[in-house]
Amino acid sequence: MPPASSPISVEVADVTVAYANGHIALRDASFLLKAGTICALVGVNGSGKSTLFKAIMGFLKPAKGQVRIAGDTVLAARRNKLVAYVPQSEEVDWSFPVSVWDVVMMGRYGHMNFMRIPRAEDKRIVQDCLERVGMEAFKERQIGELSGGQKKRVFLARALAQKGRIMMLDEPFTGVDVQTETAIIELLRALREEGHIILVSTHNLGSVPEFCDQVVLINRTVLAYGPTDLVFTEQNLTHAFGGVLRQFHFEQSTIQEHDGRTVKLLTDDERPLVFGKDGHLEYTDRQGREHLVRERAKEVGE
Ligand SMILES: Nc1ncnc2c1ncn2[C@@H]1O[C@H](COP(=O)(O)OP(=O)(O)OP(=O)(O)O)[C@@H](O)[C@H]1O
Repeated sequence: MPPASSPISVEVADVTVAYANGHIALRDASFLLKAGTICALVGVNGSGKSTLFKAIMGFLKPAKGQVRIAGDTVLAARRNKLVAYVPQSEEVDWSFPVSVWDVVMMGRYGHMNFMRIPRAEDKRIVQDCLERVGMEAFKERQIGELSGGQKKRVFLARALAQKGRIMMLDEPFTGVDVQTETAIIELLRALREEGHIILVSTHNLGSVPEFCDQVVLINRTVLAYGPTDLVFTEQNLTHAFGGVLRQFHFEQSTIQEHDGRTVKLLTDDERPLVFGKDGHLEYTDRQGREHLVRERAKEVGE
C-alpha cells in the first residue's frame, strides 16, 4: 500500500467504454488529475459521467485505453482502499432496519477482518465522519426515516469513513438545499487542503467556479479539461451543452451603459454564469459579483 504521503493521481488514458447492447458511452476519453484538486465533471444528461465514474472504479472495463490510479491499476487502488465513491442513487431497501451509524460503519468494512468487529478506532472514525457531515444527532435513526438530503449526507459520511484519498461523487447536490450544498462544499474544500483528489459531477454550473479548480467537460468524450477559468468559457459550454442551456442577454444593464460591455448569462439551473464580451468568466464567485454591483451603484449615484 502506498504511504499516506506518496503522491496520488488519477489518469484516464484514451478510455473507450461500450455497454453490452453495443452503445459506446465514452470514446477516447483522456485527462489527468493530481493531488489537492477538486475537479468538476460537467456534461448533459447521458454524456457519460456515471459511465466514467464506473470505469474509474473498475465496475466497467474499458474496451480500449486504461485508468491508472497513483500510477497503478484500478484493482490495486481498490485493494489499497485509495478510492471512495458516492453513487448518484443507492439501490437500498429503505425499510431494512439499519441505522445511520451502521451505514457509516459499512465504510470501515474494508479495514476490518472477516468477523467485521469494529475496533475503537473504527468507532472514533465513524463518529468523526458523522460530525463532519452534521448528522451526529441522527446516528440511531433508521436510514429509511431520513429525508433525501440527509440520506446524501450519510452516504457521504460512509465514503469519508473509507478514508480513501480519492473521492468521487456523482451529483451530490441534486435535491439538497442550499445549506446542505454549502456544508458539502466546505467539506470538499477541507479534503482538498488535506491533499485529496475529488471528482464531482454536477449540473449546478454556477457553483463550479466557486469551489472547483479544475473541470472536465464531457459529451461521450472529453471535450476540454484543465483549470476552471480556462475551460468554463462561453464557447466550450455552448459546445458541450448545445441548445440545452438557457441564455440571457443583458444589453441594457448598468454594466453595458457604463463601459459598453455586453453581459451574457448561461445557466442550466437557478445560478447563472456571467460572461464578459471576450467569452471569459466575468466573475468567479458571488463575493466578486457583489463587489462589482456595489461599485457600479456608487458610480451611478445610488
Ligand atoms: N447499462 C447500460 N446499458 C446500455 N447503455 C447504457 C447503460 N447505462 C447507461 N447507458 C447509456 O450510456 C450513456 C451514458 O450514460 P451515463 O449514465 O454515463 O450518463 P450521465 O452523463 O451520467 O447522465 P445523467 O446526467 O443523466 O446522470 C447514455 O446514453 C445511457 O443511455
